Amino acid sequence: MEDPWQKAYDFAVTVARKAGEVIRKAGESEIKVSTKSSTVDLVTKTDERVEKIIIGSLKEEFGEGTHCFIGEESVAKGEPCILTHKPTWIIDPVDGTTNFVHGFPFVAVSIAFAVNKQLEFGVIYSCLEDKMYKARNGKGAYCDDELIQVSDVKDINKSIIISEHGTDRSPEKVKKIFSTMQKILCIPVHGLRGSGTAATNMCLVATGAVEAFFEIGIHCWDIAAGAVIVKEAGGVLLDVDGGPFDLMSRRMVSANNEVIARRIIKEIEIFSAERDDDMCEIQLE
Ligand SMILES: O=P(O)(O)O[C@H]1[C@H](O)[C@@H](O)[C@@H](O)[C@@H](O)[C@@H]1O
Ligand SMILES: [Mg+2]
Repeated sequence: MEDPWQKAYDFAVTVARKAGEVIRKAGESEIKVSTKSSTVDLVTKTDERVEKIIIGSLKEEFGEGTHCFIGEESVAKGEPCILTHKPTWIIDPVDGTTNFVHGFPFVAVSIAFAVNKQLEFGVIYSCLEDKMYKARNGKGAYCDDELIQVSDVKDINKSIIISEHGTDRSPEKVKKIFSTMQKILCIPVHGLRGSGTAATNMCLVATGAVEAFFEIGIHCWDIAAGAVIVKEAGGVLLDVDGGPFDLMSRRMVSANNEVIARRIIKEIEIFSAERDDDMCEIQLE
């Protein structure tokens, strides 16, 4: 029987690489000549421009109207953020936006694809490192053409944990974020890290470079592709309260094994973040 999504998967890799090229060019030319303040506007244009290229390429390849799109920039402009049963692309055109503005070298294009509300595949192109991470449901996870596996570390005292403080600077949230990080550091673990992009953090879990990544405040487009890649690399995904992973919940723990995931969950001070699908007034089918 023909594999219905292989063509979409291969095309997603091509589009991610093309988008990464646009980001690299923008970084090399426009960013260097502008001051930081004007750079921020430029980055918004770059984010929007890259998302338009990605969605435009997908619509050209698969036709208008047959597929749905959840893109960070489109949702920011009021497009719906609801996962229906239709084939749906979940896109973060520039994950690591702040990194990009500052020339901090971790910026990723994240493209995921879901059918019947199930994630089918994920592609993350770390465009400044020129590394293509990808995974299809049930078919393993790869960095370029090399199979990748999560870490085999069982003891959390011998782990590196990665997380982010996000963009919210409200004192009560910042306090909870850093109190959680302090408790995890003092378990103790070998170290805490953060690349500045959730997609890259999840690839670091999938390659075994770190044992776990957790964050409250991320969006579905930050983690959808990484979720498939971590799972196919042998990792686990949970909600920060220990329940099942929920793509639209704005929170997540991904780890190399469940013991380490649940040990981290014990230390997380949970704060609320409005669900991605609640942020959308329009309720689709
Ligand atoms: O770069 P973004 O697409 O905005 O996502 C980032 C976010 O900006 C940062 O604060 C962290 O939450 C990262 O985990 C996200 O990937
Ligand atoms: Mg992002």
